[in-house]
Amino acid sequence: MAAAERIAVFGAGAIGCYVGGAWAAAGLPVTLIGRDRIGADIAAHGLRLSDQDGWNADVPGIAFSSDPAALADADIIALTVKATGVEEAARSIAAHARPGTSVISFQNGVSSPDRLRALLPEFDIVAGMVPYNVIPLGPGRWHRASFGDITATRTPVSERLAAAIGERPGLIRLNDDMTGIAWGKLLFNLNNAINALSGTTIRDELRQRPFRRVMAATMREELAMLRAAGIEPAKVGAVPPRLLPATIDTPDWLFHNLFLRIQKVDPKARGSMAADFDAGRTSEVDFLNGEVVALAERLGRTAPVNAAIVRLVKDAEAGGRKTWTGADLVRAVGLH
Ligand SMILES: NC(=O)C1=CN([C@@H]2O[C@H](COP(=O)(O)OP(=O)(O)OC[C@H]3O[C@@H](n4cnc5c(N)ncnc54)[C@H](OP(=O)(O)O)[C@@H]3O)[C@@H](O)[C@H]2O)C=CC1
Ligand SMILES: CC(C)(CO)C(=O)C(=O)O
Repeated sequence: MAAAERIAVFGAGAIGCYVGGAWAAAGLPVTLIGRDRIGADIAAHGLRLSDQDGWNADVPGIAFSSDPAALADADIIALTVKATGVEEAARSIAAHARPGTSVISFQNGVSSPDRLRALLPEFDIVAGMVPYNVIPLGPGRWHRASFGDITATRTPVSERLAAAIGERPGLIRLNDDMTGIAWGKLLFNLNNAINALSGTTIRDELRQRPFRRVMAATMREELAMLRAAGIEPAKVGAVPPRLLPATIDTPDWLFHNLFLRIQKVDPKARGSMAADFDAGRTSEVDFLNGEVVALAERLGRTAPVNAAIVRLVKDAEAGGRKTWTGADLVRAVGLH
């Protein structure tokens, strides 16, 4: 990457602070753009990162702005707002950033790159995917709580960015099949809603077979729709996509000794939707389970378990029941 190429990480939250901070720790010129509360947290406590491999880094003096006008200086924009924030973010990019700038879309779900292309026709939209979970560990501290490498479409800009990061934390692998990657990642993110509704950590949730039954059922629906649509999900994680439901929906003794050991989920990890539940924000469910329901509709079919999950999340957002036991959730989504 040319020394002058400056990176704005737009949407400094869990992913933005961890990934942008890791790139800054690798020596790249990064400005985080986000809300005042995050800027105040970094100003008071600094930015400290850690991961499951024992990596720890202080990122002193990282540039932070809560003014989207800071986008004007960017040569590359890493967009790390939630999928629900893409329209607002696109308006700021259109107003402040230079046309032609590459915008790497790191939202979960399958539709953000195309939404951005429609909203920002003069920008170079690059699909990205973050496989790992990031959690706050206290003031100024962000921790990578599971494994995997970021993936992005291979373009001249992403190639230069990946080369500049090298093999250091925050590293990027390039891939020409980001559609497959996005649908492959969505299989895991169907659990974000189940995790939020469980009210507990991912590890504790996955230890309970009823929650796994619901998760496997949402995955089976996605896989059935993808088969009907002729879309091949890519492998994201240790298990091939088509084997995931059977791997998840196994007796406790097998699951605990096999899957949980291989995936090594940090005991504190919680899915990103749980943070939205805590903060009373509208969640990304329409962009996760809702995408399976929408694909089913386009195919003239139904995805009843994912549709039930969308309903339960929206009900919780509107003040209804927020915390479910596995057994109650199994019944509520129509599994017996
Ligand atoms: N957290 C995780 O472990 C993972 C998350 N992802 C995906 O990455 C994406 C980002 O998730 P995550 O980091 O958890 O989200 P966060 O909510 O933690 O971070 C996004 C931040 O951007 C801020 N923001 C939103 N819009 C703007 C704006 N226009 N200007 C300035 N700041 C803005 C938000 O503030 P406010 O809330 O006030 O709007 C929030 O602080 C999501 O699509 C998620 O699904 C992928 C893998 C793992
Ligand atoms: C890494 C994973 C799958 C963890 O749930 C995630 O993408 C999220 O929390 O949004």
